[in-house]
Amino acid sequence: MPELVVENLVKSFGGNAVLEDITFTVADGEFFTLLGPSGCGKSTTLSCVAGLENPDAGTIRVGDRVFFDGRSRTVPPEERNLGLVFQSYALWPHMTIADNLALPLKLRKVPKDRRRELIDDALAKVDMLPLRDRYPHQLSGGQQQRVALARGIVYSPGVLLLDEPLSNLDAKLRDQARSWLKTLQREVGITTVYVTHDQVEAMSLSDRVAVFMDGRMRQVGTPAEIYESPATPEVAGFIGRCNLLAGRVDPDPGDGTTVRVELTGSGQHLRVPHTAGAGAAAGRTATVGLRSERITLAEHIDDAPSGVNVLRAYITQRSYTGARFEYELTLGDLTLQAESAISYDAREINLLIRPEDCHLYLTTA
Ligand SMILES: Nc1ncnc2c1ncn2[C@@H]1O[C@H](COP(=O)(O)OP(=O)(O)OP(=O)(O)O)[C@@H](O)[C@H]1O
Repeated sequence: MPELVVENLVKSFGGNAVLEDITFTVADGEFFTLLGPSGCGKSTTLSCVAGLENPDAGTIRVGDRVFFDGRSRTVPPEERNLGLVFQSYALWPHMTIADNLALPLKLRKVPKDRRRELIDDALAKVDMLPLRDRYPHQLSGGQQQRVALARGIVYSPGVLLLDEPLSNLDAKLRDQARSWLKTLQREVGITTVYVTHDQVEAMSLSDRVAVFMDGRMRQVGTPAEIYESPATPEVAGFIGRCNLLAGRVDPDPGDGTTVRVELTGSGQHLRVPHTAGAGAAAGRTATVGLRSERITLAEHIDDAPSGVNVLRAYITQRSYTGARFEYELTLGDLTLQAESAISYDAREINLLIRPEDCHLYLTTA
């Protein structure tokens, strides 16, 4: 399977810049996800790859085939040999499942005998072979989604493009669909670009994720890289539950591995890792990113590990979520979210925070 290369893609609608300098490469067989909030440009990027939209500038190619080069070349969508699956299953209601799959094969002039073989093979891959002669209205939403996916792969496209394909399914079905979609993609080994605003979906399915915001790509990395080392406060805030705490880097130069940050409005300090440039940052305003599940609540601090930050906070709210308790805490004017498996009744509590769980973002002037 070929790799997909997108370079310096730019697109605007009616003078509004929607994509600014989008560049990424999806490797052979990779599951690559465009993740971001609504309206950030994910679908427009996918539509440009599919040929449903023309970018204003940039390059798109799959292997050696240039689809768009910003100058003379634009390959029409039907000649790009891409598999497309959208949120709406877009099955023809008056055709059986098998006939729905036959359509793209007929367009590609695949002989009848071979068509049957390919259709049955694709339906078997999504466990829908026994229902090949039913009509779409005789299937559940989840089953229709499987058929839409089978139709997306039946003609062995070079790249599979999926735009929020699971978002019409209810929560439980979506979990199941995630699991079989991942298995299917591995089995078929097809280079895949997946669009979603659901970070859990992105994290659990993808080899790599590109985080989109306001028409720009903010970070590309494996799910673990994005979760553990978010590049900006915005990425940190979008992925998982992350506290973003305003502060100022202390004039104390720190111990070489950490610097001290005074948290605004709390009168308390956090030692955070000494990131590049932070040594010269004394007095600079900054944001500290801290995931809620990385805060340990403790009534006593006698056995707190050395080097760990200890802050004093008030519990203002406690919510039971089944698996754990979610806490809202205040430190002076500052509000923090934390999680714990333990239910604390005390009003005042200690927060144990490892420096390595803090991400320092210096405010740019
Ligand atoms: N055909 C169009 N004409 C004008 N504006 C458009 C068009 N298509 C998209 N836009 C605008 O471009 C921006 C990006 O839209 P896009 O659909 O790519 O975002 P998205 O990240 O996929 O969002 P969602 O998850 O809600 O689908 C939005 O502000 C949208 O309103």
